[in-house]
Amino acid sequence: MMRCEVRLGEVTVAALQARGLDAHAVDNVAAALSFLNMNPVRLVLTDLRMPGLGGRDLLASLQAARPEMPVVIMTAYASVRDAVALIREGDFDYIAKPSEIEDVVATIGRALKLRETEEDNRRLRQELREKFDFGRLLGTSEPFQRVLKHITDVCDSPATVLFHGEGGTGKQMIDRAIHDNSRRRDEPFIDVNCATIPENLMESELFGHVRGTFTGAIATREGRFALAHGGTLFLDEIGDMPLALQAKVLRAIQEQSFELVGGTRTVTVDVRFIAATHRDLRQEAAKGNFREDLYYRLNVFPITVPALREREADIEALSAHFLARYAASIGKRLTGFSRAALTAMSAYPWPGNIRELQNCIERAVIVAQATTVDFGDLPPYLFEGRPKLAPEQGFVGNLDEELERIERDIVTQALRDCGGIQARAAEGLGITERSLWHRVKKLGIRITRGAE
Ligand SMILES: Nc1ncnc2c1ncn2[C@@H]1O[C@H](COP(=O)(O)OP(=O)(O)OP(=O)(O)O)[C@@H](O)[C@H]1O
Repeated sequence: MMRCEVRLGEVTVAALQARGLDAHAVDNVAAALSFLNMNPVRLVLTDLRMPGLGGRDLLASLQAARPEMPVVIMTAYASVRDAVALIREGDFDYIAKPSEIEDVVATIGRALKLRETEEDNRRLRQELREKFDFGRLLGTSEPFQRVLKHITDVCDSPATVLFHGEGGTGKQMIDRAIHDNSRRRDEPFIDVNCATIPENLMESELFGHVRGTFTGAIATREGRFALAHGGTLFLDEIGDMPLALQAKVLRAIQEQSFELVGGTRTVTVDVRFIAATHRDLRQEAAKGNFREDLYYRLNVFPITVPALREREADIEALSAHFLARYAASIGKRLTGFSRAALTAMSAYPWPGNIRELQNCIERAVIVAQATTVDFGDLPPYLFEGRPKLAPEQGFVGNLDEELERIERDIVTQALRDCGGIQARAAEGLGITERSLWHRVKKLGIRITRGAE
């Protein structure tokens, strides 16, 4: 408590002490500063106008040394304007003098409560940051923040999580983040993509097999369920799991036990299951392509990962992240994207989602000639409105043809950018002139000299 008028200071201190607050008065700013240095103080109550160093000096010192300190200014009516100016500068409360002691107490109570709430929030945010590190998952858009909120809720629960989302939306990355932020983080994270394992090998891949069970089973081998013991098993594209195997998987999830292929011994495990699919499992179950009981067992905590076109606000940050990564990897100096490039990327629907964006930036970084990536560095199909990936099936078409198309686009663009000068285009593409010449012939590209 700063005392400019000794009587008022003493009266106030007495009143505060009478209400159980530990209050202390000092005579001047220098004494206040030294008191603050020596004692734990939760709030400063001060006048503005004082002999010698004034309230403004005290506030300036507090701002510099103890910015978190709540300050209540008592001021005569005439200097309220000064106080208001200061309040705008910083975070102070004020009481006009003369005032009832009850008002003083109430204002102090409010300021302390506010600071307490701020501290609680800061502590909670800090705890959340320490507990959950989703730092690698980029995205501030509302739909993505909702996903982060859901995964925060579910990290430490043993519940099965079912992710639904198109290919390339980041399902695997999010699953990994759940594991890394769960109590199981030091235990194994095993993933299995049910769409890529041949049907006849899937059972042994998941549950393991006993030696000699089938040709090639030269040794007893543990499956992914056993490898995940203590940790997390991520069943990617579970909608593609053969129907015949689904009953065994359901039992393994429900009872945390299974038998090896060709064996009779029951193996018990402690595994947390996370599954993902791009299919509508409810619909698949209705059509008889997916077991209904397994669907309900998995659907305990469903989370939909939004497509990139539904989180347009994240495109710029994701692009900047991939640009920095790829530019660094090839030692190219690129500072960002031109406005036109960003506009084109925002307008494109990204059927292949973040994976497609990532590939597009990788290519753009290679072909960019200037210090920023311009729209000419982006694949032409971005402007033609003909996405090459169908939303639900991933890539459709012939891979060789597609690669050739991409190659043709890149080479044509490079030549166009260099006004048809092959030596410059070859240099920009990081290939020899001879190699460029071969490609031009193979791809049937017509070279136009000069600006088009
Ligand atoms: N939020 C994100 N921040 C940064 N990179 C991301 C994010 N989400 C995804 N990625 C990147 O995008 C690519 C695709 O992500 P991921 O493999 O997790 O998608 P997916 O949904 O599992 O795809 P699929 O179903 O086709 O396997 C990865 O290279 C990943 O690093």
